[in-house]
Amino acid sequence: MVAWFFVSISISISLLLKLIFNYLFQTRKPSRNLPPGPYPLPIIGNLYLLRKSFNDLQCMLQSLHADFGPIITLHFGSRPAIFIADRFLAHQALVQNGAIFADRPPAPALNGRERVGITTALYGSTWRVLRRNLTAEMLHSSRVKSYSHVRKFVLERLLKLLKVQSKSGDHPVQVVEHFRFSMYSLLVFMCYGDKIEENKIKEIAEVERNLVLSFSRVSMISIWPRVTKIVFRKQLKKFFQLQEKSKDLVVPLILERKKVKEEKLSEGENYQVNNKYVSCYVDTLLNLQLPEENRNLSVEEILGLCSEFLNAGTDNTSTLLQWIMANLVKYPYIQEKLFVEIKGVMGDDHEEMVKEDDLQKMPYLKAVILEGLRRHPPLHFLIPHAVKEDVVFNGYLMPRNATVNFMTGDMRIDPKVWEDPMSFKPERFLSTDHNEDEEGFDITGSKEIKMMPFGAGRRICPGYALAILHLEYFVANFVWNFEWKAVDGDDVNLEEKQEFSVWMKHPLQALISPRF
Ligand code: HEM
Repeated sequence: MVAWFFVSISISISLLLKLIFNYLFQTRKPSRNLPPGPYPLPIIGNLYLLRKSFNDLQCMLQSLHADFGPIITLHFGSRPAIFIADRFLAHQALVQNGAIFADRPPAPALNGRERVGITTALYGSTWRVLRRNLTAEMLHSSRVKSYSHVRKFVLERLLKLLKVQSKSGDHPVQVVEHFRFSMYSLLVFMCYGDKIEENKIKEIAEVERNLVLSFSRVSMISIWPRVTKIVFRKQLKKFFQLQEKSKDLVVPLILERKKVKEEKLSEGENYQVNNKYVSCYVDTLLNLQLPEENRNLSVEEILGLCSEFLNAGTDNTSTLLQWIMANLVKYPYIQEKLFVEIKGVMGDDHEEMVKEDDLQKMPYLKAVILEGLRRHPPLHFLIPHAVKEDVVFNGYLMPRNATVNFMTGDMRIDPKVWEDPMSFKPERFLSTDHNEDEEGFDITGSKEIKMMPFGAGRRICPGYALAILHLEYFVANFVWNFEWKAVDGDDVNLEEKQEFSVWMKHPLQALISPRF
């Protein structure tokens, strides 16, 4: 009896020691042949790492990659999170094995119902229909062209405002909120039609922004839904209240378009002519049928897709616009070179606006925008991907329940591809090194990934061409209309801060003086 007691005690002690030993020393051993990573603590996994700020998190991931290699695993709750830092592996996954890596992890169903969205949709027929609708009906070049009057209107309004502000002489102008509101307005017109008043846009923008902020606070719910729903109940309540507010504001706009659609159907061709009708995103969604369920979208689902359209396109484009202008202020010789190029195209006409058609004649402008996208990509990680089935990739298991994350922020500064990668040098995009063919630099990464600010493969950002058009059009007109200078004695501080995208920690302030 005594002997058995000692045997069982020694077995328990040796098991305990083995556990401690595993935790302390076997940190490099992958489980189930997952990619390697730091050993997860019982229950919480590597969740403790999330207490760090975004910048710390990125540095921490970089040092883990240095220790464990280009693919690593962390454990957040019950879900392994895999991080891929190497551009060749990213190409192999997203482009060569595009269909396998095109899924998304399930989105948290906050009020018991999943939201319909392109970004969150699983890789399947609903995603295909929604994405095809957006790309063919809204982002196709002919449709984008039909909104040129809206871009001109929004830009003119912004230039007027900047002109008024520049009259205050040596008083610096803070531009970021103007950029954000302009980008938002552009997308609101494309989404709900071009007759929405400015005050209404401001109201929608404020509610939507709070909604996104509030969502980011409750998004932890996907980690342990049962527990976190209780812990975050107050935040959830606030989130649902905001959702109701957004419905009150936006549903009438959707119903108005529905009414117009019915009138249009009864009047036929005449309606188009009499009302100078340009269709909007809501119109395309009202016409859409979900294939598997054989039904149209509900008003609530349309509202969700519209929010996605507005939010996906506003923050990323406006933050990038600010980064590019900041670099033009910091490096006046780049601004001057760009101005000279624009002047060459505009001639001596002294027209106030650079037209969209003129942009095609400005290679240096394109190089400035590409360098902005490389040096300051608004997202340093793609939206998490997932695989539909367990697969073996590069010798490791990619389990179905894992999130697969691509560290785009690291790929665009690979010194093997980019000489002096931390400098802002648009000229690098004029050299033959990075112009793969007569089309110039391939931003889609289809042949090779050198940077991927918009992702690559099947889930690549469908709005990339629109975003580039907005950036080119606004930057060209800002430089053509004003000279942008740093505040006296002030260097432009390019420190980063993570919000939904990577923002300037110290928003750009500039002295602007009209050129005409
Ligand atoms: C500078 C501006 C923009 C940047 C840097 C950007 C970047 C991105 C990135 C990195 C992704 C994730 C790709 C992936 O997960 O593999 C994405 C997805 C997406 N973007 Fe953009 N984007 C921009 C502008 C826009 C605009 C203007 C729109 C629409 C009007 C848009 C709509 C979307 C949508 C719907 C998705 C989800 C695609 C899917 O899951 O199939 N984006 N974007």
